[in-house]
Amino acid sequence: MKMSELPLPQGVELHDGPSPEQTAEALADDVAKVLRRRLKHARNATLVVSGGSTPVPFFQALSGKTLDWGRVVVVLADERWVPDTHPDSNAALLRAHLLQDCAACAQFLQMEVGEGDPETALPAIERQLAPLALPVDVLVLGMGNDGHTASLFPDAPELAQAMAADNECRVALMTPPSQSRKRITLTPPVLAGARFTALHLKGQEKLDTLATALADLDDPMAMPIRAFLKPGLEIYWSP
Ligand SMILES: O=C1O[C@H](COP(=O)(O)O)[C@@H](O)[C@H](O)[C@H]1O
Repeated sequence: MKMSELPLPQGVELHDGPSPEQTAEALADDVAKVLRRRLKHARNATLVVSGGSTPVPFFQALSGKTLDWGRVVVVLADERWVPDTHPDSNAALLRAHLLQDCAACAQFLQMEVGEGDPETALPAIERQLAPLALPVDVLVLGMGNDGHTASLFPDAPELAQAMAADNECRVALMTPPSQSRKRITLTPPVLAGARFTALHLKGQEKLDTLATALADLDDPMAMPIRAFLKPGLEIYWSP
């Protein structure tokens, strides 16, 4: 699938760059602009970011942007059930690449994960996320080649409950058999309706996955990213 052939719904914008670094820089510029604009009118701005490998150059570019970072609340879209010193920890990734330089003083609202039993810990994580003001100002999503986004995995037995229209919980425990780690994810009540939502992708495989997702938007359970392929979404892609 080529970029130009993607059947994008009206109102979904595509930003394609020649390299991951240039696309990351463009996304960082746009996110910084939205945060600065928001901080002119609000005491705090909220930034929800994804983990994984794709966002690393974006985090590095964003951490160098000048804005009033002390008033920015940063939250992860999802986390793996590991201590925050573990190489698989998204919090560790954020500390290493985003919460540096100008962004070192941002307020990181961290999910306390990795200790004990996740089922038992879930109510405490829900309480930790309670101060997060909604709607979120900026949300940067990623996507896996199975169509998952955040940790909303198609094979997670908890997916239907997490995606249910009447779900009022901010976080959900996901135990997809495809993954070696249990996950904690923000839920659609938090992820939907952000003032600015970006989907950050790299590589041909992700483009092909996106094309598959776009081919049947009516089935978000098969590919949860579909729930976010809506007008207002900005997609940033590079080869
Ligand atoms: O497991 C995850 O995967 C997706 C995509 O990761 P990537 O390594 O292909 O960029 C990510 O968006 C999600 O936050 C992460 O936990």
